[in-house]
Amino acid sequence: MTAPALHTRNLVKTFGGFTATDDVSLTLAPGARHALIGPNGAGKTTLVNLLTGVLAPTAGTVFLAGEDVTGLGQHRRVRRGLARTFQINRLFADLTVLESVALAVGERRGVGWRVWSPVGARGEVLDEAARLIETLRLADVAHRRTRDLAYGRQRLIEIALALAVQPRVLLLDEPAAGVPTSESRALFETLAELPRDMTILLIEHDMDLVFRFAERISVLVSGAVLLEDTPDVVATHPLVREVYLGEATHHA
Ligand SMILES: Nc1ncnc2c1ncn2[C@@H]1O[C@H](COP(=O)(O)OP(=O)(O)OP(=O)(O)O)[C@@H](O)[C@H]1O
Repeated sequence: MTAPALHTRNLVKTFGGFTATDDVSLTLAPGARHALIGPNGAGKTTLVNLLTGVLAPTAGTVFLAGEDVTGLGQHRRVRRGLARTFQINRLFADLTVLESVALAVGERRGVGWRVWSPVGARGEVLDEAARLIETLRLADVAHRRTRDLAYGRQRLIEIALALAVQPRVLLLDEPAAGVPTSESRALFETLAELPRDMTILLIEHDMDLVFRFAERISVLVSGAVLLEDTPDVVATHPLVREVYLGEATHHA
């Protein structure tokens, strides 16, 4: 049997006497389109930090492709195939889209800034960067500075940077945060076309986007998984409606 791409066993994180992550056991099969939802303060960010190695758990285990990575830091998890995007914009505003993505590809290939030297892997790096840019439908703006692009497209560049490490598992942390609705549809259409062998965990506040993208949804409440099921079941579940969707309408 193939190991899950990502799973946790009885993950706990306490801050002082407060339990932010409460016995979370999650399983993402290879190729999963899984979303994590929950009201503000439910512990989504804490859980992502435990998955990526920003925080060490108080108890429990994180596995990547069946291997225990609980003791590994962020960079070693990235090297084992776990990449994330961030809620905050971390782009080099003065670089072009192609330059930004090429830097990230060069970094993975271990050539770093030397990608711009006349010798070396420049051609291959640029080809790979151009392919990624194509995948994310950014080809028309490849030579524009990232600061000049609409916010929705800047978020796509961030996703391209995460994809440059060739992850097996991609954590999308609120990719549509701050993106106008008119742009978020296109962003999610692009995400829907990412390679199916990549496993994706989406953390997102916009329920329309979550229900369109995810095939499984885990609902986090007070640090614990209240329910994990298909979007249909989650959407109509009385507890979810009471605990989360009712509250979500106040945020909208
Ligand atoms: N470093 C910390 N020290 C103390 N408490 C913390 C710490 N980090 C998070 N918490 C608490 O843990 C709880 C969960 O926070 P977390 O940021 O994970 O929630 P969230 O679901 O991501 O919320 P949001 O959607 O608002 O980002 C909150 O009550 C928060 O105050």
